[in-house]
Amino acid sequence: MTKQDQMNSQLAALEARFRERLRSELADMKALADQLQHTANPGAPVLQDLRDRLHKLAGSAGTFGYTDLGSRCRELEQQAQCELEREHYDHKALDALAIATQHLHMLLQRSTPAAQQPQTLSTAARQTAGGRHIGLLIEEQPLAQQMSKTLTSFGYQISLFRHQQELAKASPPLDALIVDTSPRGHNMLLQAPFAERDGQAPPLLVISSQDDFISRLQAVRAGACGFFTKPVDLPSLESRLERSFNNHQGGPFRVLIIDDDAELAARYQLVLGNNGMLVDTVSDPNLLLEKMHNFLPDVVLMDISMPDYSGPELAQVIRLNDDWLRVPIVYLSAETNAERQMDALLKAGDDFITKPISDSALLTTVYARAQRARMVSEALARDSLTGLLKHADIKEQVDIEIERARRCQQPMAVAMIDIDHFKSVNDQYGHAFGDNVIRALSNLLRQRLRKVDRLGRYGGEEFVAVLPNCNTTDAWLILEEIREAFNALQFSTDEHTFCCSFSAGISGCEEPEWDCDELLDQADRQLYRAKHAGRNRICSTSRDAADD
Ligand SMILES: Nc1nc2c(ncn2[C@@H]2O[C@H](COP(=O)(O)OP(=O)(O)OP(=O)(O)O)[C@@H](O)[C@H]2O)c(=O)[nH]1
Repeated sequence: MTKQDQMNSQLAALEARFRERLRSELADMKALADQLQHTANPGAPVLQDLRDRLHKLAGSAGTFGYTDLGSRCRELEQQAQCELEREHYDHKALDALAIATQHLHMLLQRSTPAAQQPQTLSTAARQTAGGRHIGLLIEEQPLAQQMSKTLTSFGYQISLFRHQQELAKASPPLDALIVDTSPRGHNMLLQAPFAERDGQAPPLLVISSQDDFISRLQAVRAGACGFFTKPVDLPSLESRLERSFNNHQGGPFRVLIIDDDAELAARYQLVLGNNGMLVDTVSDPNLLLEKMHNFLPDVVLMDISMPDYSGPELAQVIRLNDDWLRVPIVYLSAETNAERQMDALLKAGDDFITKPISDSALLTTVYARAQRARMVSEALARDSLTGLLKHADIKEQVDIEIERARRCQQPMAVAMIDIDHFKSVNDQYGHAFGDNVIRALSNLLRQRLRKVDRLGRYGGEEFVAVLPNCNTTDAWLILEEIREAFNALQFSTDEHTFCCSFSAGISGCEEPEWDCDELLDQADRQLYRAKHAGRNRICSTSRDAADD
């Protein structure tokens, strides 16, 4: 059974459950309508109960494809509301409302739910991982070769193309394309039959010899997300390339749904889950705080009206905790009254999706909100020059990984890395150029380390890498490869070409009682040893001084 078949059969089971629930719900509503009709003075609670049930069905029926029934419920809900707001009931209107409610089951009998195509996000919008295939459409061979060499050392798989026609045949399909438009201008961009991946054009970076507005505009019109003039600053180009993929890093988006309607929540869970998101639900609001702590959602989807608590109340409870101020709260509601929507947003919350909710509206809203929330969190935790974790955040990661290593009885290693003679790079080529070198090393480390490894900028030209489930011997081998690749990178200014190196110290969780400070201190001592022994080398607690 394919994943799609599985989703279809789960949806069908949910729909059958919902249809059953509709039957019993309509029977209960008919009983309320009978009371309205046959009681001389029906109390407000009966009418309120009917209004609330109509409100709920107005939201859920449409989401399951019973569009006519949902719209009819919405009309009747508004009539019920009008009656509730009157000082004295209009008995004729109440009678009409009761009859219309009694007839709702006929709409159910007549209708089969309108089929909704299960929605999927485009592959490009999903999280991606693994080695990336970059196409270079560059006629100028020295530039093509230099770029290929540099990007290969950053861990990319590179294919060179001389003609646009070859692009469509790229195999595997390209994850990004870099085009030098210099020889024939931007006409080439407009004609280029870019190799598409699942119907999506890959990110496009443009190189030009013209540094003017029109060239940039044409690049944008061709869909470029990066523009570089010659001579190309390769570390900056690599940073931009990495950023074009970065939106989707950090694991699947985590979505918490708070809705007392079990079938609706299950449907949202299925649709979002099928699109690569991790979804959890809370039906008992008493468990909300515990779930927020344990699940750490990127987005909260919140029903507005639930028994005993309102959505805005729960949203305000969430907002009382500073840690969750950044988590977007999206109301899922059958509320169409703009004033009441605004009131809910003023109390807390960031957005509204009005029930009935189509699968595509749900997906798009949740995806956009989650992506934005991740970007904001990342920006706050990350260093602006390198995009790596800042000092305090990488220390926190060391703590987390020490805990994990103890729990899982696995090894872990920490590396402290420092660029050699960096002061003289600044002195000779300027501080801005020094920044490029820092960025190049951070990009190289990011490319070469595993996704599970954590990387931070510890100080000016000093980095810390945390390698879970990795002993100090393996960490040494990994870092040694990166050291060689960094040392082979050529940095070019207008007048000079030169190379840089780094030294590193490695420590591991050999002593069970070591804490974060001890581990970093040990790595720092090994780094000192490496510097003292001549730099451009790596020392580790598992290799004694005789190895140097
Ligand atoms: N360009 C740039 N330079 C920085 C940054 N942060 C720190 N630095 C510089 O990095 C240099 C570090 O120099 P030192 O600590 O003396 O060490 P070094 O010259 O790298 O020598 P060794 O570490 O002993 O090999 C100082 O000149 C700092 O000003 C930064 O963000 N950008």
